[in-house]
Amino acid sequence: MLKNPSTKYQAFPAFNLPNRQWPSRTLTQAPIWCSSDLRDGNQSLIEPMNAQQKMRFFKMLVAMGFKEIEVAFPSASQTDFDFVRELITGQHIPDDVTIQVLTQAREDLIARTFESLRGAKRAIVHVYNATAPHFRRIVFNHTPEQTMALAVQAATWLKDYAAQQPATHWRFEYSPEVFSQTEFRFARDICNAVLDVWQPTPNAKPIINLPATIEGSTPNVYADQIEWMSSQLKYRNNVVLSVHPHNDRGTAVAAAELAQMAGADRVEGCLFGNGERTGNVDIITLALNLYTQGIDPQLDIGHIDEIARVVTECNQLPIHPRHPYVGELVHTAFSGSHQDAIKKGMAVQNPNGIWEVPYLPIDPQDIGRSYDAVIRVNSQSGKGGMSYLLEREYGVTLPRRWQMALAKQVQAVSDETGKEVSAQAIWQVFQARYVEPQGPWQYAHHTDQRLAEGMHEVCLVFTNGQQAVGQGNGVLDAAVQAVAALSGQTIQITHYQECSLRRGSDAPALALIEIQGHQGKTVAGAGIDTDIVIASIRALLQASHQLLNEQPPLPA
Ligand SMILES: CC(=O)SCCNC(=O)CCNC(=O)[C@H](O)C(C)(C)COP(=O)(O)OP(=O)(O)OC[C@H]1O[C@@H](n2cnc3c(N)ncnc32)[C@H](O)[C@@H]1OP(=O)(O)O
Ligand SMILES: CC(C)C(=O)C(=O)O
Repeated sequence: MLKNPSTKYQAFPAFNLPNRQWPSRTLTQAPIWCSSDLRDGNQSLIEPMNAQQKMRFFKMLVAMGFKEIEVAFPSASQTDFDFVRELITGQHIPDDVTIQVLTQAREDLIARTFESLRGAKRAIVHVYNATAPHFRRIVFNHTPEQTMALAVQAATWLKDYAAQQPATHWRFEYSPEVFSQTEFRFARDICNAVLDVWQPTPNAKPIINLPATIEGSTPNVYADQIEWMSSQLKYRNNVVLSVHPHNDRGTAVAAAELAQMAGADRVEGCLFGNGERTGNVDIITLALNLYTQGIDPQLDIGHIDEIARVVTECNQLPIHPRHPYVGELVHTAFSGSHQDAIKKGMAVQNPNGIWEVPYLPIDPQDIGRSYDAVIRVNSQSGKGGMSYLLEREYGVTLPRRWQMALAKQVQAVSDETGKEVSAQAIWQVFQARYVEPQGPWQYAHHTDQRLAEGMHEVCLVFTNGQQAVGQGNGVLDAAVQAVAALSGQTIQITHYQECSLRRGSDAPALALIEIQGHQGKTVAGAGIDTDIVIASIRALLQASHQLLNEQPPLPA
C-alpha cells in the first residue's frame, strides 16, 4: 500500500447544499421497488441464469409483490431475448406488473429491444449512457456535447420505436450512468434534455434513474445530489425519480435510505445485494429496515429462507451468515450478556405488543424463522443461555443457584472442546451432575404405609439390598427421615420443585431437591421417573449422595 494514497486516489468533492432538507426528514412509506435481479444481478454472475432459473426468479419476485421488474438486457443475448418473448407470449406477466428492459443508446440494440417486447401490454424501456467525465474521456472519447447529443438521440429513438407499437403502454427510463460522479449541472441538463424529448404526462411518467454506478462517496453526498436533482428536474410532478445505488463502499443501503429522504420515489436494487462487484443495494434489507420502523414495506418477505433458497440456487452464490436479516447467524446470540437479555426479553414480550426483545431488531417469526437458533451456547455464554436452552428444549426451569453451578460445568465442557455446546449436551452435563446415581443408595423400590391421618411410614429398598425406614407427615418427609437415619445426619429440604419434561413421549417427571445437612451445607439432586413420588425419592437420594461425596455446595 502507498504511504501517501493521495498521490493515487482523489477525495470526492463535497456538495454545497446549504439548505438541505433531507437530514430532518424520516422515511414514512415504501418507495416504488424495481428488482434488477434478472438484469444487473444477472450480468454480474459467474454463470448467468438460464431460462428456467430466470422464470423461477421472476415468479418469486411477482409473488413477493414487485410491480416493476427489470427482466433482461434483450439485445445482449438470445437467452435474454427469448426470455422476454416467453414472458409475453406465455402470458406470465400479471396485469399489475410491468416488465422493464435495459439497452445501450445504440439504435441497432434499441430496435432489437423493441422487437423483444412486441405484444407486451406494458413495458418500461430503460436506456443509458455514461455521463461522468472520465467515462466520457476514456470509454467514449466524447465531448460533453456529444454525450448530451447521444442521450437526446437515444430518447428520440425510444419515442419513435414505441410509436411503431402503439398497442403497448410504454414508459421510458433514462440513466445517466455514473451519475454520482458526473458534474451535477451537466447531469441535470442531460436529464432535462431527455425529458424535453419525452414530454412527460401523468399517464406515462418517465423515470429518471440516478445511479451510483460505482459508489464513490459517503451516503450524505449522494443524498445531497438527489435532493438537488429533485429540485432541478423539469416536469418534476410527472417524473419518477429513481435511485440505483451500488455498494462499493459498503454503504448502499444508507445511500438509498438517505436518497429517499432527499426525494427519491423509487429504488432499483437486487435481493440480498447481488450485483456488479460488491453488489446492488439490497432490497430485502431496505424493505425490512422499513418494516422494523413500523412501515409496511409493500413486499412479502414472510418466508425469508425460502426467498434465500431460490436466490442462491438461481444465482449460484452463497449468502453470508452475517447478512442483515437473512444470514444464518443474525438472529443468534452466543455471548452471555446478550443471551441473558434475550431470555429476559422473550419472557416478558407481549405477543400483541411492541417488539422489545433486546438484541433482536426483528421478531424472527415475522420473516418465517423460529426461535430455535436465537440462543446457542459456547465458551462465551453464561447461565442465561444455558438455562434458556434447557427451558426451551426440555421444559426445565432451573433455580438461579442451579443455573450458576451448572453454567460453570457447561463452560468447562466448551472450554475443553472449543466447540458449541448443544441443548442435548447441556442436558447430559446436568444429568451427570444431578441425576445419575453417585453413591450407594440406588433406588430399587419403596413401600408406603399410612399409619394415621398425616402420618406415613416409608421403607426404601436399594439395589444393593439395603433398606431404610422413616416416618413423616408425607411420603417425601418419611423418605427424608429414612435417609437421615441411614446417613447419620439431620436433613432438611430447603427447596423442592417438580415439572414434566418436554422431551420424550412419556413425558417423565423431573424433581429438583435441595437439602441442608447438619453442618448447614446445601446440596442439590434431581430425579427422573414417570411417577413423581419416585422421581422425588430419587432426587432426595441423589442430593444425599452429594452430602456424602463432599460435593461443593450450591452457590449462595
Ligand atoms: C452499469 C451497467 O450495468 S450498464 C449495463 C451493462 N450490461 C451489459 O453490458 C450486459 C450486456 N451487454 C452486452 O452483452 C454487450 O455489451 C452488448 C451486446 C450490449 C454490446 O456488445 P458489443 O457491441 O460487442 O460492445 P461491447 O460489449 O464491447 O460494448 C462496448 C461498446 O459499447 C459502447 N457503449 C457502452 N455503453 C454504451 C451506451 N450506454 N450507449 C452507447 N454505446 C455504449 C462503448 O463505447 C463501446 O463502443 P466501441 O466499441 O465503439 O468502443
Ligand atoms: C444502467 C445503470 C442504471 C446501471 O446499471 C448502473 O449505473 O449501475
